[in-house]
Amino acid sequence: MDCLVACLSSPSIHGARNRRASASDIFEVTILDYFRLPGGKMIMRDLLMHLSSTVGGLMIIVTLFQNNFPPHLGDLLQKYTSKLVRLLYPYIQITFPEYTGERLKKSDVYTAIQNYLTEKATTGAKKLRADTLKDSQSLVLSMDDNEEVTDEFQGTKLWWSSNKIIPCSMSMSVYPATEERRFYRLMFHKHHRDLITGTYIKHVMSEGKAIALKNRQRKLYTNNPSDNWYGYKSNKWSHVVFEHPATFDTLAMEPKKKQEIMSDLKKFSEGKEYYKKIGKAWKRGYLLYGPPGTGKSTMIAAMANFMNYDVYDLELTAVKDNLELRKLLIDTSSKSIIVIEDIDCSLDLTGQRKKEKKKDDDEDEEGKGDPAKKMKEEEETKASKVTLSGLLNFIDGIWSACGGERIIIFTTNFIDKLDPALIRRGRMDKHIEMSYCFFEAFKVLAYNYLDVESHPLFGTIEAMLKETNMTPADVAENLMPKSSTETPETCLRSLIKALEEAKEEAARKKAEEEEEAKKKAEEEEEEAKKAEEEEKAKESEAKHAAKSIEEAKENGLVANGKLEEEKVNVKGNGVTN
Ligand SMILES: Nc1ncnc2c1ncn2[C@@H]1O[C@H](COP(=O)(O)OP(=O)(O)OP(=O)(O)O)[C@@H](O)[C@H]1O
Ligand SMILES: [Mg+2]
Repeated sequence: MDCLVACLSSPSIHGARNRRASASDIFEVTILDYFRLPGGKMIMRDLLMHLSSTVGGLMIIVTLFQNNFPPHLGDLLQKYTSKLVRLLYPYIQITFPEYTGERLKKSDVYTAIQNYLTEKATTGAKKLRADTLKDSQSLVLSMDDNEEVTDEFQGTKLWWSSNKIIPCSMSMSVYPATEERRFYRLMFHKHHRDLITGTYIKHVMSEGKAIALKNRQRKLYTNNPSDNWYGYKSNKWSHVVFEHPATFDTLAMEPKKKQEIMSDLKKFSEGKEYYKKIGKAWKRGYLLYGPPGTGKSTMIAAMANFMNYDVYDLELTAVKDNLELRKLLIDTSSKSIIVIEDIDCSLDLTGQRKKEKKKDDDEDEEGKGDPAKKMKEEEETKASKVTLSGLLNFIDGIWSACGGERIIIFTTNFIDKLDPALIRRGRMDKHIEMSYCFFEAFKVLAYNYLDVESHPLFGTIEAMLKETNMTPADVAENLMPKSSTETPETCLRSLIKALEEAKEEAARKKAEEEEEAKKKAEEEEEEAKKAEEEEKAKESEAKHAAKSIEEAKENGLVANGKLEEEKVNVKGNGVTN
């Protein structure tokens, strides 16, 4: 009761809105809303103040009655008061909370409304929030918390308000700022119920989505450590604006292969109905593999730009367990690419079984083991308990279907290291090999870096690329002019020089390897010979011993007991009679 009185007499009822709400504030907001009089403009503040204090008084009286009179009288009073309020207040309100599904996921409806109201807010609201849009060139203004705007639809007036409340909590929280709840509230006259619930809300959704598409600023996300996931509006992902300039045009790759990937992506983006028909979740997995510097990460950027998707760069080592992995997945939006780079390094996904075995072997060899090493191992185990099966579930378990229209990409330098289950078709539907630079890829780089489509030196380069393995990254580095005096010709010549050096280096390495292999083979041969000789020596020794016993037996020089003893010794040396 004290709380109620304090609330009604508080200056905040007429003024400050941007502050933390208590239970009394919720009541305050309700009263303000109930007596908000629709008009051409928004609230007439004086009248509102009047009405709110009148009803506030009325509510106090009702509460007093309820507390101090017999229950049946209190109930009666409550009933008539409600009737009176309904009579005075013929408006309907709909609330759209920011989060849905046990607060796991941001509501699409809320986002659509937010976009829809952006344009209304610029003209209607008094408190606006400014965000930068594409290329940080333009500003977009949206409604601030606890602000209101009017809308009109087919001659009907409606009122939107953005609300933020932080409920009073009796418990002491370590994370005080995370309990705030945002929601939009739509208010309209009860006569227009059908129009609003039937047509208007659909109109808001489609407009909001169209605006979002128009203003879409793609994002590059990275996962936060779970220690920062507190509160229901937990930030599992942090993001920056995705601004990578790579496209399929600038990607150095065989044109046929490039075209094939682009068609595959296009088919996927148009495949909503098809995926539904075949009963498959609308997602596709790509495995990009190849040596470092062959363009795997560049390819991902080109794909994101081609598809106009967001990118979620998932750092698996920061994920503690399978449950966290699932939560991260649920928190990704559709039209996105989820990337796990260098999957072979992220976790020991070559199979947990091998890891177990290796650990056993190590322990056998090293007795109790080095304490520092043990601590490090323990630390690693603590850091991530994501298992292969957790990752498999992440890719195509039941949860992977929520959201739809998602691409999952793994990259690796060593495809052979991965567990076959992880990369089988259906999980990683398309395997793309990123290879060393061939002539077709070189031409793309030459055009990108030097603006040349043909040159007399191209023939030499083509021949050299056939003989030498050089990554597109190295080719690109050699083609890039290092000073303003460099011309395309000097750059191409520096590439030829680099290719010659690379060829020599490769030949030297090959010779070294061959030498090494030869040496190893010789050593092995030597060892085998030695082992054979040892074996032979043992055999002859045993034969000799057996012969001596035979002789002794024949000569009757050795007693029976002694003979038996000798026999045992001979058996011990690997010879049986
Ligand atoms: N196929 C390519 N087309 C265009 N540029 C490329 C290509 N490959 C490499 N590059 C250039 O080389 C740089 C390194 O390439 P990128 O990071 O994509 O290689 P990566 O395969 O992801 O390497 P890693 O395995 O080490 O992650 C890029 O910034 C890009 O400029
Ligand atoms: Mg990379």
